[in-house]
Amino acid sequence: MSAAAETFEFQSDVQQVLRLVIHSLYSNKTIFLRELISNASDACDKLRFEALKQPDLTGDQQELRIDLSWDKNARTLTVSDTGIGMTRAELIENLGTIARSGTRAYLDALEAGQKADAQLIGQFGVGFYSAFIVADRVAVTSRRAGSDEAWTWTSAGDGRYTLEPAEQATRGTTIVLHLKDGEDEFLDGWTLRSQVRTYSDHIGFPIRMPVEKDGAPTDEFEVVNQASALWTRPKNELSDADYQAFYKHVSHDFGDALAWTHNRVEGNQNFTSLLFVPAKAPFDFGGERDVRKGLKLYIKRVFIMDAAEQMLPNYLRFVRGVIDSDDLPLNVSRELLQNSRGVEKLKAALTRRVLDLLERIARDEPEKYLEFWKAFGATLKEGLAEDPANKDRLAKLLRVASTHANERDTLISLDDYIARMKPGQSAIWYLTADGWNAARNSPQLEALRGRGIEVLLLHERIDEWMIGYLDSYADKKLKHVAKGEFSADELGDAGSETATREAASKDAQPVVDKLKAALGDTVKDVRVSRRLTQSPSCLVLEEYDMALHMQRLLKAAGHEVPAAKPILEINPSHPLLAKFDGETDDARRGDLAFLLFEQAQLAEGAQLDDPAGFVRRMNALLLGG
Ligand SMILES: Nc1ncnc2c1ncn2[C@@H]1O[C@H](COP(=O)(O)OP(=O)(O)OP(=O)(O)O)[C@@H](O)[C@H]1O
Repeated sequence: MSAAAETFEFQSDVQQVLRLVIHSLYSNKTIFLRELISNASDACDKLRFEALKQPDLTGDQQELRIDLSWDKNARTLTVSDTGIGMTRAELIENLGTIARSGTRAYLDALEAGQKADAQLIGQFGVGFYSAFIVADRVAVTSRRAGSDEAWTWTSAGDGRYTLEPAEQATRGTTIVLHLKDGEDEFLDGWTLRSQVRTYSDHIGFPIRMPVEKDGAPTDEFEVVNQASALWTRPKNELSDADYQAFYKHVSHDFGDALAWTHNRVEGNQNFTSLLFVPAKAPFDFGGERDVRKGLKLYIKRVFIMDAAEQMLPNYLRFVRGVIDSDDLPLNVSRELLQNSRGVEKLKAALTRRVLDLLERIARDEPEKYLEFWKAFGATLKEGLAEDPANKDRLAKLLRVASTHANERDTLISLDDYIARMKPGQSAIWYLTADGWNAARNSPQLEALRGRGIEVLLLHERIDEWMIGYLDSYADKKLKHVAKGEFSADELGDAGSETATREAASKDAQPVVDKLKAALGDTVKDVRVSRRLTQSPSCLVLEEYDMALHMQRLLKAAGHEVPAAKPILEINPSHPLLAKFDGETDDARRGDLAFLLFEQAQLAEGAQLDDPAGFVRRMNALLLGG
């Protein structure tokens, strides 16, 4: 270390990431080479892009390439590139901190759960720090394109790094790994070559290695990869392994992709797209941050920008990949992309490709589709609201629980439902509820269950909102079991059943009137239920009211919600209603009326307005008062 070297501390998270990377990825240690080559390739892409606006950035050194060399005596491995390079400030910013939000919580969860396996830490994106799996000292010398200063960043991965001025004749970055004892396999040309061919063949820039003579590297370099953009190569020349390796490069995912679609389109628009569906959601997926990354826009093979936001609808934000357009101008800006009709068309075409792919998986590989659904189903559901043009296709891709299996994880499609519909049944029935148990045990389901009619159980937060955008599917209306009145037709009832019910309803009129009087304006109405067969009462809403649990959720989140009062439906054949009817004491009758209302609230998952009052009323009833 020279006198001019300054010492810096790593940001605290870095140390933890390093520890996890080194320990959990040791068995996959060759990953470091992929990561360093991947970073070098990104740096070349960035330079090519910046040089579009500033051609003199490339100077005399036009060639973009990555060199890999080794020195057995010094026990070093060197990866260098002629990419964009880093300034002193960028070295500090990029190699001493971790920019992804949520990192700390994720790391703590990993360590607490003792689950720091390769898959998990890999998902997090290991990047540059993976160099420390095999090296006990790493020196990064870099010179930013357009600058004549170079700096060397050095660290032993022990919490500190140093920075000092350096000499480097040309732009780019050189990373020297001082290998740990026992890592000699990376000082072998044959091993390195085979690693590069297996994992980095798809890199679009030449990766060069020294030609060997008598087992030793010479000064002459040769290109060891294909060095052509993978998506420009014919499909039949590419293996699954090629696609998976490329996926890891574009997505920074450590695991494999679930599926991909690779297409060349010629005609009005000319473009190539290669789109991947990941197998697992990244750890920070879901929020708005970072999620719009992942689709790289190239124009005539030149990387332009990450343009997921302009090129894919928000509900497909899990898709990763590349689009390479022949038509867009090389100087395209984000603003231009936002307002271009050509881009709208591209977006529609890409959306179609992804939906085609998902449909194909759903049809041919249902197990795999469920895996996809587990990771990204909730995101895809947003599409019903966001993309009316593809509503039918998205509805077909929907998977939900239902009363048929009555298991939370046994999911069915709307087509499965339709295939099981009863003769005469006209609607697709569903229930939305706040949680699985509230859904499957809801009293609202009794009559339909009794008739063997299946009901979709929508118990996730997004469901109430999502289903609001889907009023019919395949010419069948979707109906909420807790909203509106059931008609005999919808239930598939015969005329005689309807007549019996009407008679019972008439008989129960005095009970209904007494309940109305007792409950006053707590409820909108009281009526005899067609829904209930076992429970004494339940709450229902008008056809277009917002579900009660949704009203509660919005209120809790501080929104103004127009209060939609529920209707109390009763089952006159239940003994509790007979007891209510026979009660002569006014106070006790009032208590019973409120208990009927409150237990319906509880069954529906609501919190009571007056829990202490409920307890008092219930105790009075239990004691036979
Ligand atoms: N060879 C290089 N040339 C120029 N910049 C580089 C180079 N290697 C790394 N960087 C910079 O350092 C940053 C951090 O790299 P690192 O590999 O840790 O993370 P990443 O590539 O952003 O994402 P991931 O963690 O998913 O790999 C990069 O985003 C880039 O800006």
